[in-house]
Amino acid sequence: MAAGGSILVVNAGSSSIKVAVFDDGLRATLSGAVTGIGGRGEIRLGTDTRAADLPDHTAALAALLEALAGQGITLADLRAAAHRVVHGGASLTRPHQVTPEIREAIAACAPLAPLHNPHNLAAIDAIAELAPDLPQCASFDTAFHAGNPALATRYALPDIEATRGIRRYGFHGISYAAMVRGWTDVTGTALPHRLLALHLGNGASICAIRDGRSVATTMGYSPLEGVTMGTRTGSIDGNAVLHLAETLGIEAARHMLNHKSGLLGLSGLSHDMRTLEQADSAAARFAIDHFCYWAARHSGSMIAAMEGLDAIAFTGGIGENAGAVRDSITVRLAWAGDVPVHVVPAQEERRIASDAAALLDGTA
Ligand SMILES: Nc1ncnc2c1ncn2[C@@H]1O[C@H](COP(=O)(O)OP(=O)(O)O)[C@@H](O)[C@H]1O
Ligand SMILES: CC(=O)OP(=O)(O)O
Ligand SMILES: [Mg+2]
Repeated sequence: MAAGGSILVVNAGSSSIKVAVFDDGLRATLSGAVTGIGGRGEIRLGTDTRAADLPDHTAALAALLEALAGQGITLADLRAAAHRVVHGGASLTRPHQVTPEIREAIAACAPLAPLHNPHNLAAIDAIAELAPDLPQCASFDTAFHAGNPALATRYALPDIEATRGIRRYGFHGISYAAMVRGWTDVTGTALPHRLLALHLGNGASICAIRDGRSVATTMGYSPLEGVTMGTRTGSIDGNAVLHLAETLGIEAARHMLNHKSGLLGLSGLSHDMRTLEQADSAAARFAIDHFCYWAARHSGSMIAAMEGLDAIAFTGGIGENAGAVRDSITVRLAWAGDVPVHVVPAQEERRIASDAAALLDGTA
């Protein structure tokens, strides 16, 4: 397959790495994913699928690059590689070409997004080592929420040195931005005035989108806050966090909150919604109910932030595929009125490719 002029997009999530190759007309010519990172995983590229031991993201990325080479995609032939970077902090609020300064700024945000930024950086570094002359670009999950009002972003903390940078940033912004951009093509309807958008994947968040702009979202300082997630608690009392840190130690507490909680912690079985739906266990059912209940409760908060509701849209692995979860959430929101419910496939990769093309064309 000819790769000249193509852009390789790398979307390193917490449990998966998705890749896609876009031609110079921004059509996806090849896509794939590595899932099940951390154990016996699966590599899919185009129509080829194979199982492999994938202990970590580095192994997963190496396997993906090898698979790409196997299908004739050589890094040196590409126009650029473009990455999803989850946390851009306060300064990275638009897409950037990766320079040493931008790389440093991304690294500085790593402690804020421990499940993501290190993997995003590892992908950037691995590609830079293999193809030092290949331009690399980054789009940030935080950017779509950069215009949220101070009332929404500020935690009620005093303004002192120690609290600098501690504010709500919000995530999944590339997915929400893509939803807004592609709305009419996908749904055949005009963009609603007040849209409740639920990105439900391994990480999950909800966004209040008014006239195409984010006005509030459930994730905060890091992708831990908000709804119950695959392995993350969602919102939890700060004093409970302090208690965990005191009794377990800071690293163990961080690990528990980010990696051992959520659907996994509640079910004692799995972080994976599909596995839980197939399991015959009361704890698995409780975990799913907890997920749906808190998605609906936080939706109420988002509806208040945009002062009403005109439509609901689901996206992400759970949002797109788990009809019973969607129904359980929308039934709990019946009080908000009978509004259209849409399922919109997540288009993060296309958005990232389009951001990169605009940067390289100088039209960003
Ligand atoms: N057919 C399905 N039914 C229920 N859940 C599904 C289905 N397909 C995918 N999922 C769930 O989607 C989640 C992964 O979402 P995804 O957006 O791909 O994750 P990531 O956050 O890693 O990008 C998992 O919980 C998975 O079980
Ligand atoms: C920000 C976030 O939670 O991303 P993901 O859903 O890919 O884990
Ligand atoms: Mg995701």
